[in-house]
Amino acid sequence: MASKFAIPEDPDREYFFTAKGLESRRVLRGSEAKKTFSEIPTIDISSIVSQDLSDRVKLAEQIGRAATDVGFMYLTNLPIDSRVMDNAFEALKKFFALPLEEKKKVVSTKSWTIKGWQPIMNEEGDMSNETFRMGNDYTEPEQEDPDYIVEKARTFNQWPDALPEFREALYKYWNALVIFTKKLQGIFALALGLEESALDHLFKRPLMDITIQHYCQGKVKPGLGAHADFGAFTCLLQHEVGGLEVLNANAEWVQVPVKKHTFVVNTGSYFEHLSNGRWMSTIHRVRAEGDVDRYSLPFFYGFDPTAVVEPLLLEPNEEPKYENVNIGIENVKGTFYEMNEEHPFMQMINKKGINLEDMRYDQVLRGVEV
Ligand SMILES: O=C(O)CCC(=O)C(=O)O
Ligand SMILES: [Fe+2]
Repeated sequence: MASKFAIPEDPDREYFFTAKGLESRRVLRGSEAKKTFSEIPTIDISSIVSQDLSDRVKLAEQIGRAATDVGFMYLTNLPIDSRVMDNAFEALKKFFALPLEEKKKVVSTKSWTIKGWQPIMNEEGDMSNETFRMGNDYTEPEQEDPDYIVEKARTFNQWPDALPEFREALYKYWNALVIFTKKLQGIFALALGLEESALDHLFKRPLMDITIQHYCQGKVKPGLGAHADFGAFTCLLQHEVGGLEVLNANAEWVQVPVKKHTFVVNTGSYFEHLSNGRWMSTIHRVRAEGDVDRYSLPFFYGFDPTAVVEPLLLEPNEEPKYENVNIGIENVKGTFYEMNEEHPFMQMINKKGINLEDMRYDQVLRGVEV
């Protein structure tokens, strides 16, 4: 999510990236300062698995408050085996410790949707961050789903042959998150005052992504610039080293310290659309300037690529503040907007005279003929 674009310097504004590009917000000081949050609320999520709807409704009320007031929340007592989390971190550290030539074998520019390893260099040519990305890939047996046969699906993910346990540990984590996020999506529907299943049609086959972050220790100052996530929501697992900061209404950066085996969950810009701005996609950044490596594991949960998201639940005279969003088209633009013209995908669409703005996710998944 870090961007190569320069950010203007104006002490009276905070700049951040969103799905729409660079945006800014005026800093509220003195008498303009608003009542806002100074810490991230913590919610015990254990009743997400309760059979009793009234327990889930109570949980949704807390989640709805956090989404409205803060946009970020800690979720504790997760129904996920903590060993699955620990094993994922153990394996991902081993992946980043592989020799450069092994990581280059799975460099993201080889993948149709930029999955795999990606180094991020500073102006002096030092690596400040590196990432590893994986996501929906219906050619992998771990993601086989009898309800969703995709003929001629492309392979997107790439895995290092030198470290089979990495794929295994990551997939255990992925599959636990697929189950958890589906339930959490129902709780978010309840939190909006809807039936638990009311949004299911927008999440039939959700777009999901893991982008592991490694903020490298060393002479460079690694981090991630101010941005607002897109998608529906993000479940972030921090590990050992903190550095995440969240911006409140008075443009103060609130620390989000590491809580072991606890998710940091934030709602993204498409929930902002859907709720007509009631749930803002809150700005955040990472500062990892200490002398230790930092690793983090975010899981991004998005809408179905065929979904069109429009503001719901408008009051009688309330105007929609957002245009409808075609998720498939936005996903393609978001994936490829910084892509080099030499990438096979860009070459293919240029050769066929296709405009990136018109591409749908299905055409990426199965070929432009679709
Ligand atoms: O590394 C982190 O803690 C947060 C990462 C993040 O905000 C993102 O990838 O969108
Ligand atoms: Fe983020």
